[in-house]
Amino acid sequence: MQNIIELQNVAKNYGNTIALQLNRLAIGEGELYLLAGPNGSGKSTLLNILGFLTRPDRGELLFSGERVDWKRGTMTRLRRQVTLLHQSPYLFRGNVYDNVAYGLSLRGMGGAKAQEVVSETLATVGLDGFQLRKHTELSGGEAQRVAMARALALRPKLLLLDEPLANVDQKSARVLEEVIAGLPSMGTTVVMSSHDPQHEKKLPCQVIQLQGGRMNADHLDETESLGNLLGYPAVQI
Ligand SMILES: Nc1ncnc2c1ncn2[C@@H]1O[C@H](COP(=O)(O)OP(=O)(O)OP(=O)(O)O)[C@@H](O)[C@H]1O
Repeated sequence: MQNIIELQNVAKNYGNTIALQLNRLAIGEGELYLLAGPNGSGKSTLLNILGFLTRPDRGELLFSGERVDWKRGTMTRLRRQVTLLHQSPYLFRGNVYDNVAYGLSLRGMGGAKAQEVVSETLATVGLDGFQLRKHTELSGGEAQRVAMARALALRPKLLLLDEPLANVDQKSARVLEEVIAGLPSMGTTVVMSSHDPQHEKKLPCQVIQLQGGRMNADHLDETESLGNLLGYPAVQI
């Protein structure tokens, strides 16, 4: 299995707090990883590093085998391949179409092609027909699904999800779980943080367990790829 991203001897501190300290972490392409751990264990810090939003204090990152040099030109190119979705995503003013099409227009896609992509991605999250709905007329769960559609419209190679199911209603959670479970087979690698122990059982995932900024080595040799861990059957909706 090829690794989409690999961290080597990565550390991030905030003052005297060790937020993250990993010898090696390899994220295999086309896999779904669940990032588990208590509050403050380093999940968001890791997601921000994987999304190239936080530069670690030390260590190396390899993206599809390329050493990340943190130079502006390189990062613009690499960041286009990675999307991070937050727990409470910000929806722009305007309607659902504007929100999902926003990133596409930044990349020069408009007109019929953009309409097609927006329609497809909204259908994926069960919201086709919501294009003209104002952002103020959405439930929390629908807003999270729109944010997911906005992320998916960009066809990221690596999708990072920070507690995406924490504040959503049951129906939206089930839809999003099904979408997330299906992404690896569509070529998108997913790393998702969660506090919900059920996700480990419901999603076909490998688990990265963090504690105090370090990977829990009880069940995992940090020098090994996570590819050897057991997967679980896909969720049935
Ligand atoms: N910007 C910051 N400034 C200072 N300390 C920070 C900052 N960001 C994170 N930390 C600290 O780094 C550690 C890891 O935080 P992080 O947010 O990555 O954990 P987490 O597992 O995502 O927590 P939660 O589940 O509560 O979101 C914590 O001790 C936190 O207080």
